[in-house]
Amino acid sequence: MKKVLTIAGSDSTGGAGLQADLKTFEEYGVFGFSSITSIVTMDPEQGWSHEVTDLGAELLRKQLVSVFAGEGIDALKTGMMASEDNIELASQFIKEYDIEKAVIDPVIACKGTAQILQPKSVEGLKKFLIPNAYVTTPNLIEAGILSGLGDITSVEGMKEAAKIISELGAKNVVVKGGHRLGIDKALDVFYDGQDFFELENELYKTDFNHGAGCTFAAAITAGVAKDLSPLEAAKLAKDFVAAGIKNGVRINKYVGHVWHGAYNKAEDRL
Ligand SMILES: Nc1ncnc2c1ncn2[C@@H]1O[C@H](COP(=O)(O)OP(=O)(O)O)[C@@H](O)[C@H]1O
Ligand SMILES: Cc1ncc(COP(=O)(O)O)c(C=O)c1O
Repeated sequence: MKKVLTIAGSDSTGGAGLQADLKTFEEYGVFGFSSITSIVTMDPEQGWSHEVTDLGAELLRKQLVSVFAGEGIDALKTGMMASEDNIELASQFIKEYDIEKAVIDPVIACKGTAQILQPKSVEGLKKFLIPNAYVTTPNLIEAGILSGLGDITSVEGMKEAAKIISELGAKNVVVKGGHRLGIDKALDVFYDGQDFFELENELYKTDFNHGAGCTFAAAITAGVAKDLSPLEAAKLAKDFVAAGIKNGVRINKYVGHVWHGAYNKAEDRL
């Protein structure tokens, strides 16, 4: 059984964060570990605004020590890191334990808001995590911030951003156009440092997409843990998340979530 770790925040509503990651790992048939950086809460009195409570690097360190006391992991994913200290700590463990398959989801902003969750962490991501990335998966906004290109509105812009981010040290970069590119397809650009691949599928007209980014990166992590190539893992992850978006679940009047179980449809067998 392949073993996979997520280092991420908790989304108690279960769509994104480590909940998305563990659900996705389960669907892929890998054994999931988690080290929690922060807890995200949402305020219904304030239009569902998000608050991130950092649990602190010391507690994260203890969790990582617990995880790495085992017999090793096959791949890991980082998501919302909440502080530069957490980012640096995660990178130390990646290096110390020589983790080749580190998937870095550079969570900077939450969907549906322009609210930047961790502006101070952008430099940390560029300095400590992206250089250790086997695969990194910025969305259009994150790619604009990390590359310094700002607003990205075209496939050419996505490719330019992927190149700049790859030069920070990431082996493979997936810039997700998703629903933000303004075309009638969900198009992502995959770059392996040499060649570009355009991954596309149907763009579903839905707002029930909370957790899509986390689910996509978790699916890539599980895929590479099971020895798919990064490109193969990204292609399968795209189908996996597309099924989740197509079958999204309304949670309340503010938000709807990706349904992580949609691709395998285990419920059809009950
Ligand atoms: N409406 C949609 N229909 C189909 N695929 C989508 C849709 N929105 C996003 N995707 C895909 O889901 C994955 C996650 O993308 P995105 O939602 O941009 O991530 P994030 O949550 O980080 O903003 C990408 O592969 C993207 O192309
Ligand atoms: C803990 C956590 N991680 C990551 C995210 C980003 O979610 P998404 O996959 O929708 O981009 C969120 C958004 O609320 C979150 O709460």
